[in-house]
Amino acid sequence: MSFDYGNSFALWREGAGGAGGAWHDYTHHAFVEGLRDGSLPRESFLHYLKQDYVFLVHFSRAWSLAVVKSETLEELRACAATVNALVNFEMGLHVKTCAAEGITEAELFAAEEFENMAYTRYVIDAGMQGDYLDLMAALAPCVMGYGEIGLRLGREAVPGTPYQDWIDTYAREEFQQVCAEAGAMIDNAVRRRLGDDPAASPRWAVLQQRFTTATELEIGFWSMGLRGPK
Ligand SMILES: Cc1ncc(C[n+]2csc(CCO)c2C)c(N)n1
Repeated sequence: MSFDYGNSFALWREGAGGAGGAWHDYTHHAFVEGLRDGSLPRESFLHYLKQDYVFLVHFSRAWSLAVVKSETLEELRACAATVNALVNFEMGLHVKTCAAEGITEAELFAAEEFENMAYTRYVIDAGMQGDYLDLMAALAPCVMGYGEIGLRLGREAVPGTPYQDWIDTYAREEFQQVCAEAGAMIDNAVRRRLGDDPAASPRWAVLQQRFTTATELEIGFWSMGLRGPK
């Protein structure tokens, strides 16, 4: 597969198991395969979308914290643009799909949050306790993981899968560009704080742990979707 989401991401991805291990379990989860071949039950997908809407609300808060923790104009602009994209555009896919099923945005906003609460609060805490890099390491699996999944499913989806819209959202060039730019921004942020050999820094193990934990929480998110509403 051909993607370049930057050097830091490539190292963290390898550290989280690369093509095997947690990273593989996240990007090849049964939920993802169900999107690809269309076998995912509609009820599971809608449950996921509702929970994902709430996830995006708190994820926007995490990117807002990244605005606060920015040290350069480049970082400030990138994070502010992400908050805007999330709050004013990205949630649109969820709102549109759910509206077609008679679910309003007010209902989405009020959806009970339970199983995935740990994920977004973990990311926010990474930023509260640490600095901009701790936050980026915890945010990266979300952005780049969906980029990688989108790219693969864009090529491998079974024609006629009812989830083509979802796949296209993450497969399209525009989103692939977002991942490449986020990767370059993270590489600059890492170089600025840790120098040219970041993996040699005593901080690297902690950053890797943030990335791996967030990856494991993404696996849990798919599993929650598969289980459906309680
Ligand atoms: C559980 C979960 N993980 C990742 C994403 C994907 N995602 C969320 S925000 C964003 C773009 C900017 O950060 C992307 C790609 C999701 N929707 N839900």
